[in-house]
Amino acid sequence: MTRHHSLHSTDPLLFHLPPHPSLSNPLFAAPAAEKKRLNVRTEAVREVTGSLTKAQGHRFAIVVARFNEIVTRPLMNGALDTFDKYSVREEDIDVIWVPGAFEIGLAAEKLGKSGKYNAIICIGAVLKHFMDRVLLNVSNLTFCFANTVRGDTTHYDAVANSAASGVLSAGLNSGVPCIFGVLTCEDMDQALNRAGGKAGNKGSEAALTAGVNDLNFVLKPKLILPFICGNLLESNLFLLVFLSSFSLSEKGTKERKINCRFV
Ligand SMILES: Nc1c(NC[C@H](O)[C@H](O)[C@H](O)CO)[nH]c(=O)[nH]c1=O
Ligand SMILES: CC(=O)[C@@H](O)COP(=O)(O)O
Repeated sequence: MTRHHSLHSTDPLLFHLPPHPSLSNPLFAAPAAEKKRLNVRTEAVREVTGSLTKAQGHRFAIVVARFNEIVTRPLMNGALDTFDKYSVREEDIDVIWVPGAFEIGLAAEKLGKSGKYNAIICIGAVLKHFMDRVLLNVSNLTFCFANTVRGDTTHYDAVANSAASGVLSAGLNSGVPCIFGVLTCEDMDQALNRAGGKAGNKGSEAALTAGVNDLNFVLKPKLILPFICGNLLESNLFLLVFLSSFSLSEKGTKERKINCRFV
């Protein structure tokens, strides 16, 4: 089936390049200035569409920050659900926990450079206003209130910016797509809304982006080799990752707890 739509479509279907435009098309032959004046987009623009069905057999790592786990765990589950939806096998996904968003970049870069993954999904939640507990003693009774407070310092900005540049560097340095699924929110309300609430699940979106990015690996052989060879090359066989200490999550995906120490 042929569909033309952008890379950011939420419904990516079979990877497809439209046929190269025919020179017999008068619009294609028209000078660029004329096309601009007419405000038309001709077939000269090639649109690339993606197929997450091609993600089968490809390997993904999810780096997830333990900090604000009440937010990051549903984000991670959103990513796992999306992979599941697109038939990525659980044994092809590794989940790596790091202490906070600040540590994500380091982990992502190491994983990217390992050459074992087609894409790394980075998940975290950095909150400007965080929940604080206020203990109130009345007579012999202690009351505990959850209070939202703004940090006194610029800690939020430092962590949020470091997480963003860390993930960017990880992708650039490793050459493996590192997807930015780190929430940078005003408060917990905003964060929970983006972790399966009113504003969707950004972890799920990150997994979708990873799948579409991953298609870069599929595109190359298809451009230069016949279809059948392309398909053969697409079934990349990646070595299983041997993880020293992992536990099983609810979904059976391997989770590994690390503290920024990598093999
Ligand atoms: N404030 C937040 C943090 N802070 C912790 C840092 O990420 C880091 O673990 C620590 O500074 C040690 O290097 N982490 C988050 O993920 N979210 C925050 O809101
Ligand atoms: C978790 C935080 O963001 C917090 O530790 C920062 O608070 P502060 O700026 O008052 O040190």
